[in-house]
Amino acid sequence: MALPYKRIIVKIGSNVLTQADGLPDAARIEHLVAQIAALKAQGLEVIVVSSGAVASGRSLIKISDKADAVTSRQLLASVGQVKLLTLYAELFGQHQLVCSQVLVTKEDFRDRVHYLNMQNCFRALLQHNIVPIVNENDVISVTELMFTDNDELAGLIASMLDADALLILSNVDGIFNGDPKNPASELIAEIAPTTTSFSSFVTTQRSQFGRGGMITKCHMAHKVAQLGITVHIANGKTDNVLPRLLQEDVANTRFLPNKSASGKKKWIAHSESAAKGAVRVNAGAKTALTDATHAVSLLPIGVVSIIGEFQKGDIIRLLDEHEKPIGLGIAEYSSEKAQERLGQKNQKPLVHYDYLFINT
Ligand SMILES: Nc1ncnc2c1ncn2[C@@H]1O[C@H](COP(=O)(O)OP(=O)(O)O)[C@@H](O)[C@H]1O
Ligand SMILES: N[C@@H](CCC(=O)OP(=O)(O)O)C(=O)O
Repeated sequence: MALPYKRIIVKIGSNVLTQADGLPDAARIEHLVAQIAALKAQGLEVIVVSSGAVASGRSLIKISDKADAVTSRQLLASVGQVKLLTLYAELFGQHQLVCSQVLVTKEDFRDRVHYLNMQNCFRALLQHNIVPIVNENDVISVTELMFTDNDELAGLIASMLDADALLILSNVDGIFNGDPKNPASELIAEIAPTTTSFSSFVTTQRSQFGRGGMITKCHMAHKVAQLGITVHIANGKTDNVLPRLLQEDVANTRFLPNKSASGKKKWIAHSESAAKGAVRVNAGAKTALTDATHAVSLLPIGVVSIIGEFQKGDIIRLLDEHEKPIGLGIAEYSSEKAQERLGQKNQKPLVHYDYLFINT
Protein backbone atom coordinates (compact mmCIF):
# COMPACT_ATOMS: atom_id res chain seq x y z
CA MET A 1 0.00 0.00 0.00
CA ALA A 2 1.28 3.50 -0.80
CA LEU A 3 2.52 5.52 2.17
CA PRO A 4 0.06 8.37 2.78
CA TYR A 5 2.49 11.27 2.43
CA LYS A 6 1.49 14.64 0.96
CA ARG A 7 4.60 16.70 1.57
CA ILE A 8 8.06 15.11 1.48
CA ILE A 9 11.66 16.29 1.69
CA VAL A 10 14.11 14.37 -0.50
CA LYS A 11 17.74 14.73 0.57
CA ILE A 12 20.21 13.67 -2.08
CA GLY A 13 23.66 13.05 -0.62
CA SER A 14 27.01 13.90 -2.20
CA ASN A 15 27.70 10.23 -2.84
CA VAL A 16 24.52 9.66 -4.78
CA LEU A 17 25.31 12.54 -7.13
CA THR A 18 29.02 11.92 -7.48
CA GLN A 19 30.93 9.36 -9.51
CA ALA A 20 33.99 7.52 -8.15
CA ASP A 21 36.27 10.21 -9.66
CA GLY A 22 34.52 13.00 -7.70
CA LEU A 23 32.73 14.43 -10.74
CA PRO A 24 28.92 14.75 -10.88
CA ASP A 25 26.89 11.80 -12.14
CA ALA A 26 24.54 13.49 -14.63
CA ALA A 27 22.74 10.25 -15.50
CA ARG A 28 21.91 9.65 -11.83
CA ILE A 29 20.62 13.20 -11.45
CA GLU A 30 18.48 12.76 -14.56
CA HIS A 31 16.96 9.56 -13.17
CA LEU A 32 16.24 11.21 -9.79
CA VAL A 33 14.56 14.19 -11.47
CA ALA A 34 12.36 11.79 -13.47
CA GLN A 35 11.35 10.06 -10.22
CA ILE A 36 10.57 13.36 -8.51
CA ALA A 37 8.52 14.43 -11.53
CA ALA A 38 6.56 11.16 -11.26
CA LEU A 39 5.81 11.86 -7.58
CA LYS A 40 4.74 15.42 -8.44
CA ALA A 41 2.41 13.99 -11.07
CA GLN A 42 0.80 11.93 -8.29
CA GLY A 43 0.08 15.17 -6.41
CA LEU A 44 2.89 15.10 -3.84
CA GLU A 45 4.67 18.26 -2.73
CA VAL A 46 8.42 17.64 -3.01
CA ILE A 47 11.23 19.76 -1.61
CA VAL A 48 14.72 18.67 -2.63
CA VAL A 49 17.80 19.16 -0.48
CA SER A 50 20.65 18.52 -2.86
CA SER A 51 24.38 18.34 -2.25
CA GLY A 52 26.70 18.30 -5.25
CA ALA A 53 27.88 21.90 -5.61
CA VAL A 54 31.48 21.07 -4.75
CA ALA A 55 31.48 18.04 -7.06
CA SER A 56 30.06 20.12 -9.90
CA GLY A 57 32.70 22.78 -9.32
CA ARG A 58 35.39 20.15 -9.64
CA SER A 59 34.21 19.41 -13.15
CA LEU A 60 34.67 23.07 -14.15
CA ILE A 61 37.83 24.44 -12.57
CA LYS A 62 41.20 23.33 -11.31
CA ILE A 63 42.20 25.06 -8.11
CA SER A 64 45.77 26.01 -7.33
CA ASP A 65 47.47 23.74 -4.79
CA LYS A 66 48.24 26.87 -2.78
CA ALA A 67 44.55 27.48 -1.91
CA ASP A 68 43.56 26.32 1.59
CA ALA A 69 40.74 23.83 2.12
CA VAL A 70 38.15 26.47 3.08
CA THR A 71 38.88 28.67 0.05
CA SER A 72 38.86 25.65 -2.28
CA ARG A 73 35.44 24.58 -1.00
CA GLN A 74 34.08 28.11 -1.35
CA LEU A 75 35.42 28.40 -4.87
CA LEU A 76 34.23 24.97 -6.03
CA ALA A 77 30.77 25.43 -4.50
CA SER A 78 30.35 28.95 -5.84
CA VAL A 79 31.15 27.83 -9.39
CA GLY A 80 29.54 24.39 -9.06
CA GLN A 81 26.19 25.47 -7.64
CA VAL A 82 25.44 27.34 -10.89
CA LYS A 83 26.19 24.26 -12.96
CA LEU A 84 24.23 21.98 -10.63
CA LEU A 85 21.12 24.16 -10.67
CA THR A 86 21.37 24.73 -14.41
CA LEU A 87 21.32 20.97 -14.87
CA TYR A 88 18.36 20.58 -12.49
CA ALA A 89 16.46 23.39 -14.24
CA GLU A 90 17.02 21.79 -17.65
CA LEU A 91 16.01 18.32 -16.44
CA PHE A 92 12.90 19.48 -14.57
CA GLY A 93 12.01 21.55 -17.65
CA GLN A 94 11.86 18.33 -19.68
CA HIS A 95 9.02 17.30 -17.33
CA GLN A 96 7.33 20.73 -17.62
CA LEU A 97 8.36 21.57 -14.07
CA VAL A 98 10.05 24.67 -12.71
CA CYS A 99 12.61 24.40 -9.92
CA SER A 100 14.10 27.10 -7.73
CA GLN A 101 17.28 27.63 -5.78
CA VAL A 102 17.26 28.21 -2.00
CA LEU A 103 20.67 28.71 -0.40
CA VAL A 104 20.75 28.89 3.38
CA THR A 105 23.09 29.12 6.34
CA LYS A 106 22.72 27.85 9.89
CA GLU A 107 22.19 31.45 11.01
CA ASP A 108 18.93 31.57 9.02
CA PHE A 109 17.44 28.94 11.36
CA ARG A 110 18.62 30.73 14.52
CA ASP A 111 16.99 34.02 13.69
CA ARG A 112 13.20 33.84 14.03
CA VAL A 113 12.63 36.55 11.38
CA HIS A 114 14.90 34.82 8.84
CA TYR A 115 13.19 31.55 9.69
CA LEU A 116 9.70 32.92 9.09
CA ASN A 117 10.82 34.63 5.85
CA MET A 118 12.20 31.34 4.59
CA GLN A 119 9.07 29.46 5.59
CA ASN A 120 6.92 32.02 3.79
CA CYS A 121 8.98 31.68 0.60
CA PHE A 122 8.78 27.87 0.66
CA ARG A 123 5.02 28.01 1.08
CA ALA A 124 4.74 30.35 -1.91
CA LEU A 125 7.01 28.13 -4.04
CA LEU A 126 4.91 25.08 -3.23
CA GLN A 127 1.68 26.93 -3.96
CA HIS A 128 3.11 27.69 -7.41
CA ASN A 129 3.97 24.02 -7.96
CA ILE A 130 7.70 24.84 -8.05
CA VAL A 131 10.29 22.32 -6.84
CA PRO A 132 12.56 24.11 -4.33
CA ILE A 133 16.15 22.83 -4.42
CA VAL A 134 17.93 23.66 -1.20
CA ASN A 135 21.63 23.61 -0.46
CA GLU A 136 23.88 25.16 2.12
CA ASN A 137 25.32 28.52 1.10
CA ASP A 138 28.86 27.12 1.08
CA VAL A 139 30.39 30.48 0.20
CA ILE A 140 29.28 31.98 3.51
CA SER A 141 29.04 28.88 5.70
CA VAL A 142 32.55 28.40 6.94
CA THR A 143 33.65 26.47 10.06
CA GLU A 144 31.38 27.34 13.00
CA LEU A 145 28.64 28.69 10.71
CA MET A 146 28.39 25.37 8.88
CA PHE A 147 25.69 22.72 9.25
CA THR A 148 27.16 19.38 10.31
CA ASP A 149 26.15 18.22 6.84
CA ASN A 150 23.19 18.47 4.49
CA ASP A 151 21.32 15.87 6.56
CA GLU A 152 21.11 18.42 9.36
CA LEU A 153 19.88 21.00 6.87
CA ALA A 154 17.28 18.56 5.50
CA GLY A 155 16.05 17.83 9.03
CA LEU A 156 15.60 21.53 9.72
CA ILE A 157 13.70 22.03 6.46
CA ALA A 158 11.48 19.01 7.21
CA SER A 159 10.49 20.40 10.61
CA MET A 160 10.13 23.96 9.35
CA LEU A 161 7.72 22.83 6.62
CA ASP A 162 5.91 20.28 8.74
CA ALA A 163 6.68 17.59 6.17
CA ASP A 164 5.09 14.17 6.45
CA ALA A 165 8.36 12.45 5.70
CA LEU A 166 12.05 13.00 5.09
CA LEU A 167 13.62 10.65 2.55
CA ILE A 168 17.40 10.56 2.86
CA LEU A 169 19.13 9.09 -0.16
CA SER A 170 22.63 7.78 0.54
CA ASN A 171 24.88 5.12 -0.97
CA VAL A 172 23.67 2.35 1.39
CA ASP A 173 20.28 0.62 1.62
CA GLY A 174 19.76 1.98 5.13
CA ILE A 175 21.22 1.29 8.56
CA PHE A 176 22.73 -2.12 9.16
CA ASN A 177 23.27 -3.79 12.52
CA GLY A 178 27.00 -3.95 11.70
CA ASP A 179 29.44 -2.91 8.99
CA PRO A 180 27.33 -2.61 5.80
CA LYS A 181 30.15 -4.26 3.85
CA ASN A 182 29.99 -7.36 6.02
CA PRO A 183 27.54 -9.85 4.40
CA ALA A 184 26.50 -11.00 7.87
CA SER A 185 25.13 -7.53 8.72
CA GLU A 186 21.38 -7.13 8.42
CA LEU A 187 19.37 -4.09 7.44
CA ILE A 188 17.33 -2.57 10.27
CA ALA A 189 13.85 -2.04 8.82
CA GLU A 190 12.41 0.13 11.62
CA ILE A 191 13.77 2.22 14.44
CA ALA A 192 11.40 3.11 17.30
CA PRO A 193 11.24 6.68 18.66
CA THR A 194 12.63 5.36 21.97
CA THR A 195 15.93 4.20 20.39
CA THR A 196 18.55 6.81 21.17
CA SER A 197 21.86 4.93 21.02
CA PHE A 198 23.28 3.96 17.65
CA SER A 199 26.98 3.73 18.43
CA SER A 200 26.86 -0.03 19.05
CA PHE A 201 26.34 -0.74 15.35
CA VAL A 202 26.96 2.48 13.42
CA THR A 203 30.62 3.29 12.84
CA THR A 204 32.04 6.78 12.32
CA GLN A 205 33.03 5.69 8.81
CA ARG A 206 31.91 8.05 6.04
CA SER A 207 31.37 7.44 2.38
CA GLN A 208 34.01 8.86 0.03
CA PHE A 209 32.51 12.31 -0.50
CA GLY A 210 30.17 12.49 2.53
CA ARG A 211 30.64 15.01 5.32
CA GLY A 212 28.76 13.87 8.43
CA GLY A 213 28.53 10.08 8.24
CA MET A 214 25.85 7.65 9.39
CA ILE A 215 26.03 8.43 13.10
CA THR A 216 25.10 12.10 12.57
CA LYS A 217 22.40 10.93 10.14
CA CYS A 218 20.96 8.71 12.91
CA HIS A 219 20.93 11.49 15.49
CA MET A 220 19.27 13.89 13.11
CA ALA A 221 16.73 11.24 12.00
CA HIS A 222 15.89 10.47 15.63
CA LYS A 223 15.36 14.16 16.40
CA VAL A 224 13.17 14.69 13.34
CA ALA A 225 11.12 11.56 14.13
CA GLN A 226 10.64 12.93 17.67
CA LEU A 227 8.90 15.88 16.04
CA GLY A 228 6.37 13.61 14.36
CA ILE A 229 8.03 13.27 10.94
CA THR A 230 8.85 9.84 9.52
CA VAL A 231 12.42 9.51 8.25
CA HIS A 232 13.53 6.94 5.68
CA ILE A 233 17.13 6.21 4.75
CA ALA A 234 17.46 4.44 1.40
CA ASN A 235 19.90 3.92 -1.44
CA GLY A 236 19.78 6.73 -3.99
CA LYS A 237 21.54 4.54 -6.55
CA THR A 238 18.74 1.98 -6.61
CA ASP A 239 16.54 2.25 -9.70
CA ASN A 240 13.25 4.03 -9.04
CA VAL A 241 14.02 4.20 -5.35
CA LEU A 242 11.60 7.09 -4.64
CA PRO A 243 8.36 5.67 -6.10
CA ARG A 244 9.31 2.24 -4.74
CA LEU A 245 9.95 3.65 -1.28
CA LEU A 246 6.47 5.15 -1.25
CA GLN A 247 5.03 1.82 -2.40
CA GLU A 248 7.00 0.09 0.39
CA ASP A 249 8.71 -1.94 -2.27
CA VAL A 250 12.39 -1.27 -1.58
CA ALA A 251 14.90 -1.84 1.22
CA ASN A 252 15.20 1.09 3.65
CA THR A 253 15.40 2.01 7.32
CA ARG A 254 12.39 3.83 8.71
CA PHE A 255 12.53 5.99 11.83
CA LEU A 256 9.02 5.78 13.23
CA PRO A 257 7.55 9.16 14.23
CA ASN A 258 6.54 10.36 17.65
CA LYS A 259 3.33 12.34 18.08
CA SER A 260 3.49 15.68 16.32
CA ALA A 261 4.80 18.83 18.02
CA SER A 262 3.81 22.48 17.36
CA GLY A 263 5.70 24.65 14.84
CA LYS A 264 7.19 26.75 17.60
CA LYS A 265 8.40 23.65 19.44
CA LYS A 266 9.98 22.40 16.22
CA TRP A 267 11.89 25.65 15.89
CA ILE A 268 13.00 25.48 19.54
CA ALA A 269 14.11 21.86 19.12
CA HIS A 270 16.62 22.93 16.51
CA SER A 271 17.87 26.05 18.27
CA GLU A 272 20.47 24.61 20.62
CA SER A 273 23.29 26.60 19.08
CA ALA A 274 21.34 29.82 19.74
CA ALA A 275 20.93 29.10 23.48
CA LYS A 276 22.05 31.97 25.68
CA GLY A 277 22.25 30.25 29.07
CA ALA A 278 21.17 27.16 30.98
CA VAL A 279 19.32 26.08 34.09
CA ARG A 280 19.89 22.97 36.18
CA VAL A 281 16.69 21.33 37.38
CA ASN A 282 16.20 18.95 40.31
CA ALA A 283 15.21 15.28 39.99
CA GLY A 284 11.52 15.95 40.66
CA ALA A 285 11.32 18.59 37.94
CA LYS A 286 13.17 16.29 35.53
CA THR A 287 10.70 13.46 36.15
CA ALA A 288 7.72 15.78 35.65
CA LEU A 289 9.15 17.40 32.50
CA THR A 290 10.13 14.14 30.81
CA ASP A 291 6.79 12.45 31.52
CA ALA A 292 5.34 12.34 28.02
CA THR A 293 1.77 11.90 29.30
CA HIS A 294 1.50 15.39 30.85
CA ALA A 295 2.22 18.91 29.59
CA VAL A 296 4.35 20.54 32.29
CA SER A 297 5.95 24.00 32.47
CA LEU A 298 9.27 24.59 34.24
CA LEU A 299 8.64 26.34 37.58
CA PRO A 300 11.38 28.09 39.62
CA ILE A 301 10.79 25.65 42.49
CA GLY A 302 12.37 22.92 40.33
CA VAL A 303 15.42 24.99 39.35
CA VAL A 304 18.64 24.33 41.25
CA SER A 305 20.99 26.81 39.57
CA ILE A 306 21.29 29.26 36.70
CA ILE A 307 24.25 29.09 34.33
CA GLY A 308 25.15 32.18 32.27
CA GLU A 309 22.94 35.16 31.54
CA PHE A 310 19.77 35.36 29.51
CA GLN A 311 16.93 37.76 28.84
CA LYS A 312 13.17 37.22 28.48
CA GLY A 313 12.58 35.52 25.11
CA ASP A 314 16.03 33.90 24.88
CA ILE A 315 16.45 30.18 24.24
CA ILE A 316 17.84 28.41 27.30
CA ARG A 317 19.10 24.87 27.81
CA LEU A 318 17.61 22.65 30.51
CA LEU A 319 20.07 20.37 32.26
CA ASP A 320 19.51 17.75 34.92
CA GLU A 321 21.44 17.74 38.20
CA HIS A 322 24.36 15.96 36.50
CA GLU A 323 24.38 18.59 33.73
CA LYS A 324 22.95 16.16 31.18
CA PRO A 325 20.89 18.12 28.60
CA ILE A 326 17.18 17.34 28.85
CA GLY A 327 15.68 20.00 26.61
CA LEU A 328 15.42 23.57 25.38
CA GLY A 329 12.92 26.32 26.02
CA ILE A 330 12.20 30.02 25.75
CA ALA A 331 12.73 31.95 29.02
CA GLU A 332 9.69 33.87 30.26
CA TYR A 333 11.97 36.22 32.23
CA SER A 334 15.66 37.09 32.64
CA SER A 335 18.35 35.08 34.45
CA GLU A 336 18.45 37.87 37.05
CA LYS A 337 14.74 37.43 37.90
CA ALA A 338 15.11 33.63 37.73
CA GLN A 339 17.95 33.84 40.26
CA GLU A 340 15.71 35.82 42.65
CA ARG A 341 12.92 33.24 42.32
CA LEU A 342 15.18 30.16 42.45
CA GLY A 343 13.62 27.31 44.45
CA GLN A 344 10.56 29.41 45.37
CA LYS A 345 6.94 28.22 45.35
CA ASN A 346 4.02 29.96 43.60
CA GLN A 347 6.10 31.75 40.96
CA LYS A 348 5.40 32.23 37.25
CA PRO A 349 6.87 29.43 35.08
CA LEU A 350 10.39 30.15 33.86
CA VAL A 351 9.56 28.20 30.69
CA HIS A 352 5.98 27.72 29.63
CA TYR A 353 5.04 24.29 28.29
CA ASP A 354 4.17 25.72 24.84
CA TYR A 355 7.74 26.98 24.50
CA LEU A 356 9.48 23.90 25.81
CA PHE A 357 11.05 21.02 23.89
CA ILE A 358 12.11 17.99 25.93
CA ASN A 359 14.44 15.32 24.46
CA THR A 360 12.88 11.94 25.04
N1 LIG B 1 25.67 0.56 10.51
C1 LIG B 1 25.79 1.22 9.35
N2 LIG B 1 24.85 1.05 8.40
C2 LIG B 1 24.94 1.72 7.22
N3 LIG B 1 25.94 2.55 6.89
C3 LIG B 1 26.92 2.77 7.77
C4 LIG B 1 26.89 2.11 9.06
N4 LIG B 1 27.96 2.52 9.76
C5 LIG B 1 28.64 3.38 8.96
N5 LIG B 1 28.05 3.53 7.76
C6 LIG B 1 28.56 4.40 6.65
O1 LIG B 1 27.77 5.58 6.46
C7 LIG B 1 27.92 6.00 5.09
C8 LIG B 1 26.80 6.96 4.67
O2 LIG B 1 26.89 8.21 5.33
P1 LIG B 1 27.49 9.53 4.63
O3 LIG B 1 28.92 9.33 4.33
O4 LIG B 1 27.15 10.68 5.51
O5 LIG B 1 26.68 9.60 3.25
P2 LIG B 1 25.95 10.78 2.42
O6 LIG B 1 26.98 11.44 1.61
O7 LIG B 1 24.95 10.03 1.59
O8 LIG B 1 25.28 11.73 3.38
C9 LIG B 1 27.88 4.68 4.35
O9 LIG B 1 28.52 4.77 3.10
C10 LIG B 1 28.57 3.70 5.30
O10 LIG B 1 29.90 3.49 4.92
N1 LIG C 1 26.88 21.74 0.32
C1 LIG C 1 27.81 20.71 -0.12
C2 LIG C 1 27.45 19.33 0.42
C3 LIG C 1 27.66 19.17 1.89
C4 LIG C 1 27.24 17.84 2.54
O1 LIG C 1 27.14 17.79 3.73
O2 LIG C 1 26.93 16.78 1.80
P1 LIG C 1 26.37 15.34 2.30
O3 LIG C 1 27.54 14.52 2.78
O4 LIG C 1 25.72 14.80 1.13
O5 LIG C 1 25.37 15.52 3.42
C5 LIG C 1 27.79 20.62 -1.65
O6 LIG C 1 26.79 21.00 -2.28
O7 LIG C 1 28.78 20.17 -2.22
